[in-house]
Amino acid sequence: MDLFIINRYTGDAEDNIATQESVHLLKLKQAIEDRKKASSQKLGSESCEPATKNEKHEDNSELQIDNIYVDVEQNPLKELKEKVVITNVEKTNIINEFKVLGSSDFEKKPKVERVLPYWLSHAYSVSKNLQKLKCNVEDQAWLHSTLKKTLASEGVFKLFPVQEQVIPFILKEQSLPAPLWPHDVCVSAPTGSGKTLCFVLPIIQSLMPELGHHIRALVVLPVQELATQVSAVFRKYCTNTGLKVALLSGASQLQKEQQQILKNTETHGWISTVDIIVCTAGRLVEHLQNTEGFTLKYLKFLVIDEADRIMDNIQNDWLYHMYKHIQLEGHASNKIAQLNWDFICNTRNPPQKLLFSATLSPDPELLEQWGLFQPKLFSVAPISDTLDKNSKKYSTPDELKEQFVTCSTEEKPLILYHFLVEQKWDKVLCFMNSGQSAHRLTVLLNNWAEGKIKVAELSASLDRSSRENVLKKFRLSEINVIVSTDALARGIDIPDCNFVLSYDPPKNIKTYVHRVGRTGRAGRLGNAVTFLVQNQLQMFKEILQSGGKENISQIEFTSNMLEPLIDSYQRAIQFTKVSIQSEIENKVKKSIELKRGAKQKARKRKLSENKSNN
Ligand SMILES: Nc1ncnc2c1ncn2[C@@H]1O[C@H](COP(=O)(O)OP(=O)(O)OP(=O)(O)O)[C@@H](O)[C@H]1O
Repeated sequence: MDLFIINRYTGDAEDNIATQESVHLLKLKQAIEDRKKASSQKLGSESCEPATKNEKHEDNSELQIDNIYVDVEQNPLKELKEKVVITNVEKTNIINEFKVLGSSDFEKKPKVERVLPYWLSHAYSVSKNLQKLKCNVEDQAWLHSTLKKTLASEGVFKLFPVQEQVIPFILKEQSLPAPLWPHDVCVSAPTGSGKTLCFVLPIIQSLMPELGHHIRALVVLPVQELATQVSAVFRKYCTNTGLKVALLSGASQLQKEQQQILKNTETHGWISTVDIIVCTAGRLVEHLQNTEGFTLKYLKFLVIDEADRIMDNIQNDWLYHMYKHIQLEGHASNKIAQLNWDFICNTRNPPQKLLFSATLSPDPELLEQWGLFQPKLFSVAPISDTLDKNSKKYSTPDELKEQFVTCSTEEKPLILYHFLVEQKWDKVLCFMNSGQSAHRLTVLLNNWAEGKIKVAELSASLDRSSRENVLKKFRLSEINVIVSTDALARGIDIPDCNFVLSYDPPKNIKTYVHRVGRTGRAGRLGNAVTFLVQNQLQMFKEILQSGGKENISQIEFTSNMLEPLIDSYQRAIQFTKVSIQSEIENKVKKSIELKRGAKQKARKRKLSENKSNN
């Protein structure tokens, strides 16, 4: 600590002070003399203005160096109001004697940087090149022949880079001899890079040898559609393995789900009829709390897909309930205070956690809540040692061409129509920020295109079967354009989507990455265009920068390209207003009828009750 320097008495210090003072006085006198000479020369040659306190002294090199002035009021030559300038050398002497509080010569303390833990800063680097694949499925000795056959039947002959690295790693960890626990795994790889098979294949292969009556793998997803999609992949790859998969997502009633996964036997009590459960976080908690016999005691794998999204939107505090349940079943807690040989030998190891996302944030504080055991990270984006704001955070597929277009709000629908109808962009996903505006745009485009293209909407306001129907028709090319809210932005795998349009710009970088990631999947080409009104341009650039993305190219438009569309657009607007108005009237009518029906039913019930009482 050098804040205070205390000058102590050291015997001859007084003498020193006296000599120092006299030297100092001499110097001051000399400076005054010099100053006098200089000013008298100046008076003679130029003007008669006295020097002001802050005046700069350009004629004296010594004086130029520093501008510290001291009034010498006690001086006999008071009327001259001389200012004395202390040179740098003198100043250094003074500073060496006393530390002046508040002076600007404090040393700047080096900035403390947050340093990432080793496992985050030293991730296994994964290639995102899906064009030159080297890993032949057939040649992989570590992969079970049954899985190889299923992969071939699905048209998968080469593994993607992330699969080539992650699958053997998980298998190796699972084969560690007791009492060693497997490392947990985090995977951050671009959208469409094949993350699903990274957990599906090793889980199936590890569970295959021992068939039993226990839930041994639990896969948690943020939304119903994703859970349905992942359970379908599991079912496909479980063919000929004897393993059974259940989907718990709220798509069917709780009771039905309970009957599907558990059986009460006379000899063994409650047993599980499935090995793998794919569920949404919310539904998991319902089963943990309400389903008799539901146990995670034998859990070997816990997969959290879209891990960052699941944490953003904690459903029913599921993580707390799940960890509590796992711990009560005798597994080690997710926060291990002291890890030693004795502890490992005497504690049941927690399930191996596998976390996946295209936007997994390398923020240790966020990852801390998962309670990972000696985790290993597989990442496509390079991560620097520190939490540097400029480090590249999220990576998009190489096959994806990202662009933006700037226009006025009025021009937006015209440009969209130009893309869809005049340039014949097909298999388009168009994102909007609200369900209501998605509906309006769908009605407008259908009215305007007069059958040239088919547009459907997809938002949370539709029920599950309608949503599935829309996706099916899109896959079969019966629908050319889906106008969607961000309900579809994550994880949904639509193999043939050619264009992603953000009609409303995304609100943050994660939404952007997941939206554009619906195209350019599995090595196919894709295009993403973001529509921006002039005042959104800066915000969009900041969003891109926050994800470490470079600037993307702009599509230029001239107004004469759009002029021919204005008449038909105005007609379509009129039709749209009429159809939306009639939709509203129909809805009101229906709700009135429903209320009337309910009242009549109640009245009839009362009448029949009265009759029976009489
Ligand atoms: N090795 C492979 N060869 C060919 N196609 C593959 C291979 N692996 C996966 N795919 C296909 O690639 C597509 C994308 O895979 P997947 O859905 O697993 O991507 P993802 O990384 O999970 O994407 P997202 O982050 O958007 O969820 C799927 O249609 C899948 O069938």
